Amino acid sequence: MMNQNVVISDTKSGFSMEIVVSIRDPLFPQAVVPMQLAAGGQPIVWTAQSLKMIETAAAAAGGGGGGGGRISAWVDSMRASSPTRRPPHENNEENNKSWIIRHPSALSMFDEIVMGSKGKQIVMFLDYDGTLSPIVDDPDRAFISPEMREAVRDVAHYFPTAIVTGRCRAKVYSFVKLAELYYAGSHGMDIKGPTKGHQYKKSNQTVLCQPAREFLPMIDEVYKSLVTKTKSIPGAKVENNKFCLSVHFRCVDEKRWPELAEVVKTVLNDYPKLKMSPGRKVLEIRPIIKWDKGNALEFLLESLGYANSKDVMPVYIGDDRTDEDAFKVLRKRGQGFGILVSKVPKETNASYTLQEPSEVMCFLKRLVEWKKSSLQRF
Ligand SMILES: O=P(O)(O)OC[C@H]1O[C@H](O[C@H]2O[C@H](CO)[C@@H](O)[C@H](O)[C@H]2O)[C@H](O)[C@@H](O)[C@@H]1O
Repeated sequence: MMNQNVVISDTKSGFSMEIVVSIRDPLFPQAVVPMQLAAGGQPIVWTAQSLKMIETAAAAAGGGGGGGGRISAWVDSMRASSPTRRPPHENNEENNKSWIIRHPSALSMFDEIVMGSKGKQIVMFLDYDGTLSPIVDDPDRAFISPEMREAVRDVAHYFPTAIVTGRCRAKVYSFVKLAELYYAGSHGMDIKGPTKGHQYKKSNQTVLCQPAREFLPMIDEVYKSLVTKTKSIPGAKVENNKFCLSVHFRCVDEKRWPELAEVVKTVLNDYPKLKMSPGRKVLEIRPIIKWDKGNALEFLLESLGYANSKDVMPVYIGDDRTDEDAFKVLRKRGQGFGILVSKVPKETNASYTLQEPSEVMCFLKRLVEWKKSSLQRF
């Protein structure tokens, strides 16, 4: 067995990552097992497919991010992503009805959903804010209820379960506090497997994926700059999510939103390798690498051994625009489905809907009850 240090890098984007490659037999290079040591000394397995995904992400990173785009478009988009009221022309029963027909409630379709999972392994992907916890003014106080935590713990007992969030992984873990889950923080750019024994772990190798490591110093620099430059706007808050940042507008007077967006745009003008996208009263800033919640979903399915499997049914529940990347991946795979958490009609790639986190909890509990009773039957 030979060990060799290999650096995967893309000169255009500056993306690089060092891995240790162990070659079983130099005569058979295709039998290469790439390994990297995680904190704690456990080997991390990078399969050929995950390396390919990371390389593709690196290759996709180029110039052109930064502060491009129109301020008013971002502001409008933020309003639309977090609707408190709907435009009158959309607010009619006909619209609602046709949307519900296209995206029925996952609770009313529950029997059909579980029937479709026959012979397949359900894998659960859960967004955090607006899905497991209700949207609140202070992002530091978006706590998960004890009952919801219990429901997630039960689901994870029967199905491999991952939290996929825009938040910093450590922060979301401090809320959820369940060691048996997979966590994909920073919009999927920081993935770590369960730290507590889990029946679905195929080995004791740690799953870890951080395709945007190179961007850490840049993100920190931009964070500091944004904190200083947004100080004068009451209610503005900048959240450091490690590999990405969130600039919160929720507590800022709507009249000052364009001004805040302008500050963010001006700062980002100096950082063409960062891009910005609007969310629920928030502007999300992240590296321009092509890596999102959809890539995280694929990476996790692969880590669980379901890359090319027909016997898997991934279910992704999320409320945000960034969750659409994962919904799209599921549609493309033709496997599993997305569930959008929303009370109002929205353009979505999800197949089903749930109105709010309390319905998400109901869905998770029903899934556990169904699984328990099906195990009793066999
Ligand atoms: O991917 P998610 O788990 O949905 O995270 C997306 C962002 O969620 C948080 O912000 C949102 O929730 C806050 C608390 O309810 C709310 O105050 C804010 O207006 C929402 O945008 C989180 O704070 C962000 O960092 C995440 O990127």
